[in-house]
Amino acid sequence: MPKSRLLEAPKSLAGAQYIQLNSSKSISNRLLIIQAIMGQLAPPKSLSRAKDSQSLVRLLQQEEEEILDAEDAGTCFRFLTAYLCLNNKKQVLTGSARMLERPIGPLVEALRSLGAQIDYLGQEGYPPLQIGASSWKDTEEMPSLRIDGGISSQYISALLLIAPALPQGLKLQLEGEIISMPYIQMTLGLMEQFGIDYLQAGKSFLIEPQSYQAPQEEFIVEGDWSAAAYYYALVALAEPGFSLKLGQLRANSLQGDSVIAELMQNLGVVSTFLPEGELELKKTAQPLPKELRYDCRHYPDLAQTLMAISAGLAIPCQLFGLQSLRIKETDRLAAMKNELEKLGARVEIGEDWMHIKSGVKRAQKKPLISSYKDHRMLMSLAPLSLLLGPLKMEQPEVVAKSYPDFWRDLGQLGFKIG
Ligand SMILES: O=C(O)C1=C[C@@H](OP(=O)(O)O)[C@@H](O)[C@H](O)C1
Ligand SMILES: C=C(OP(=O)(O)O)C(=O)O
Repeated sequence: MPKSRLLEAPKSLAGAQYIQLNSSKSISNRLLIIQAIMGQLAPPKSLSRAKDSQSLVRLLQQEEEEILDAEDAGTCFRFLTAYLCLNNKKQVLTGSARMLERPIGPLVEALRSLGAQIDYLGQEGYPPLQIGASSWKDTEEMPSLRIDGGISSQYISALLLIAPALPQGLKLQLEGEIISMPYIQMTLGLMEQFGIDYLQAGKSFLIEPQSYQAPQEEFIVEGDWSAAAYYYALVALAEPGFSLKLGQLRANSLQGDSVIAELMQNLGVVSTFLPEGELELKKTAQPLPKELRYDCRHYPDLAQTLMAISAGLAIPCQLFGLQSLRIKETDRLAAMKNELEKLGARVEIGEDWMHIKSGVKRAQKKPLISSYKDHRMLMSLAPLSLLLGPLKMEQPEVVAKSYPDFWRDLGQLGFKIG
């Protein structure tokens, strides 16, 4: 694989193209944990080709090994932290250099208070972890936990996924500001489809001990709406009249990122589910807004795409609720500021916000777009090549984390990747 690649957009995009999207990485990873709790280790046919999902298959199949390496996959690390506590075995769970900087403290604290045996092997509050045989608290009563809802919803999903398998079940109360709530609802929605009864009252959840049950019909993983967002960006930046079709998406989706369809309406992108089941995106000639505002608290994985779109359309944009971007594959807030500025935009950031003051500009000298080892950096910036001419991109292979066929699929639309 070359260290960098030149991405060249076609002179004009050919209309009515079709892209068959990859399955959702988030749904796939939950499904794998649920199936593993059910004692089933064969991956489902519709599983995502995302490297993170493929790694989780491998890790679950090797779950007896002493050292498990989740690399840079956040959901895998967090879900496995909880899942491995169900095994009565001493194991080390580690990850990439970046994973060792992503906090895990609130999840470890919660599991310890239930009786799990977890030690930090490096810095307190961060991976790697040593997980030992748990001695779940021997009480008649259902254990009750409080957990901060403002750092990562993955801790909460991890606890919910194992709750039915705990001897007394679990009562979970979220505290403070809640971020990424649709991912928590996705976890519960999927658990429900696998036969789990739960009670939810606002920020409190109650799950009795019970067994997961496979649904009557084979569960098919729907297409990935976070990946669909990159095509929304292309259509938003394209000439009026351009349209393309995306396959495998569901209108009534488990994924909160399906909100992209609504967010793109005022930028002239019309979404229509066709009778054959495909989603058609079409750019209309409607006038564009003078400014944009997005609260990304509940859809952090769309934030980089929204930033790239507004910088591409040169519409001043305020983005809020970005605190969790600081602790993802890279510090996405700082990384997007750097890269959009390389492309001529003016950008200001604070702890949890970004203000895009002016858009990207075509320049003679082409900067090298850095990947920060973050799949979403390159995928969100790639559509800008429509406006800016060829873009040189570092480490193109990073897209494999969630969408290994991204460059091939862009190729189908006439993009050249040299
Ligand atoms: O549960 C999930 O599948 C995810 C939750 C989100 O993380 P946070 O809850 O940490 O924001 C999201 O950014 C991540 O890509 C996937
Ligand atoms: C943040 C992401 O993944 P994770 O937290 O699972 O590494 C992502 O896919 O954008």
